[in-house]
Amino acid sequence: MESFTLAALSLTTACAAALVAYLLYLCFVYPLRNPIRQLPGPPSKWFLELRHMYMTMDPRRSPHTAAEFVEKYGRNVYIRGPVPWDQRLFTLDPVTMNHVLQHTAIYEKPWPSRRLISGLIGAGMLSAEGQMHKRQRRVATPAFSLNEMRALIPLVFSKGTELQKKWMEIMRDAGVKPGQGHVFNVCSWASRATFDVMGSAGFDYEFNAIQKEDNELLRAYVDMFETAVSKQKAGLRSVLVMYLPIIDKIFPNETTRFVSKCQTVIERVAGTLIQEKKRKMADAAVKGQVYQGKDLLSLMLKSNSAVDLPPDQRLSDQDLLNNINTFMFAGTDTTSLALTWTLYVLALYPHVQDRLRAELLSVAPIAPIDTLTPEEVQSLYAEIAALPFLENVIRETLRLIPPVHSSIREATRDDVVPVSAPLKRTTPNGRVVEQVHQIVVPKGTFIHVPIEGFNLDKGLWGETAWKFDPDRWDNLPETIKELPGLYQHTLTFSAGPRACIGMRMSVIELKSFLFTLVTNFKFAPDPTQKIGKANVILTRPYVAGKQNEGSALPLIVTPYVREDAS
Ligand code: HEM
Repeated sequence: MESFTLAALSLTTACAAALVAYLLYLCFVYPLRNPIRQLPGPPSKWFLELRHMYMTMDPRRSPHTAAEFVEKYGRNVYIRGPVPWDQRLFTLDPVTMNHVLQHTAIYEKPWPSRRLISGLIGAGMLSAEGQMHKRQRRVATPAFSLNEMRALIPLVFSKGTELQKKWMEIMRDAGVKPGQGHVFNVCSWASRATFDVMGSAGFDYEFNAIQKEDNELLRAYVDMFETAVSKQKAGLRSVLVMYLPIIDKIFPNETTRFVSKCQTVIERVAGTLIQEKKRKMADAAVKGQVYQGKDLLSLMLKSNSAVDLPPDQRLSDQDLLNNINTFMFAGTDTTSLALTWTLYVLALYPHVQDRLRAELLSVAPIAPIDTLTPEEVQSLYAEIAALPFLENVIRETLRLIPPVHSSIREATRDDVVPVSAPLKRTTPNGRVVEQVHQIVVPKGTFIHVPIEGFNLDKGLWGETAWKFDPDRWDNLPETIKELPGLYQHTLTFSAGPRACIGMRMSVIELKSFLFTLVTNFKFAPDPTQKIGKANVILTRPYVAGKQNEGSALPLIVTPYVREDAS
């Protein structure tokens, strides 16, 4: 017994010693061996460095940081993550950025962010890597084709009309007189509308969120995203959990327990939906028919059972559930925030709003949208989609306030990264020692991809880069025409093989919702409220001083009566 206790004690001591040695290595030896440190960059503290994260991630500060970096240090900058071994390359160099985003076999999403996402919504497409990601993307891609996305148009219009009617009903109930406005938290309403679209389009499920917010599955998703993401508190515990996720398992806090409760509901309800859908497909097959479901889940099930898909490439039910969760997470708040911010800038720039309304009304049918046939709605959308000023307004808002503020990649092996112009290598005391034409990036280095920084770069977009100017799109500077990016030279939807799969869907939603809302309402800022921005995974609006109440954007909404209305 005594020898057993002694053996156990010495094993514990050995483990503790190994852990201490490893931590010392991580803190003192590993960081010094990373050549990234020789790139110019802001001064950093030795141990806990939170300032660099704040400077680069907080949207109130980040555009200034990016501009200062370019001026002081160039386009490739050394910054620090919170702990000494978290060494980062912050790049605003289009050549470097393109290399990183295109080489997905080398640059993966870092494990702390993958863990955060998969802990919330499972290992779906957003957090999977390697073969697993390829498999998921391959099965999902047909569901996002141009044709399938077009099929969503009548659904999106019907949700837009429902929202319009709901707002009118609320104003009637509140006794709002003709010509007067009413304050709506457009952020919350946009979110309800995009949840409804994603419920129907994603898995043929009616959340009915525009009408009420009490659906069990809706509450589970909304509460989970809000609690785990937008009400997340920064602090020592969050930093520790990021590097030592086991803390959350051993000492779950209120948030962890709440998220796990939401996940149980999602698994039960959404899991049943998957089984029901599979049953419907099997019933149709027995009758020699093909199930005609057009929602993303049905299309994924169809593509997952295609005869030419090798069995080892098929997704399990759990993978399907993870991807449904991923679409809910990646496809609702991103789009609703894009819509929210667009309505906000339209409220701030009434002349742009009037011009946009005039353009939209030029194609608006006299008959109410809900009396049109699906074919008539499709041809109306084709006209809306071709409107140049609407296109410019959307491009400009998505450039100026990209819902995804930034992203991170981690080098999974040593690499040499190209740069657009030679840069200076410095000694730790700032002395320039040589010009380098490429950067050696060792395995484990994080690359900070500043989506917003790139979209607002004055060196590329010109001196007016921080201003809202939809007309810039009619005359873009030569410097940006060659830029990487999926959507109009911006990084809003990222670029390369991990770029957003839902871009087409969100553009359809934005154009359709804007059409319905701007032709039926006028939007103005609420002078009693000051709006601020915060980056909590997504760039969200908050009422100043009330960030802990969750995202909000109150605007004064006044019904717009068309001159030709009888
Ligand atoms: C305005 C709306 C949207 C914006 C700004 C946006 C932006 C982005 C960005 C920047 C990424 C890359 C993230 C990274 O690399 O860290 C991404 C990925 C993704 N988005 Fe979107 N997104 C939007 C709408 C949607 C919609 C409607 C869906 C779908 C239902 C969707 C599904 C996804 C998925 C599944 C990924 C992961 C793709 C992969 O890794 O292969 N997104 N999105």
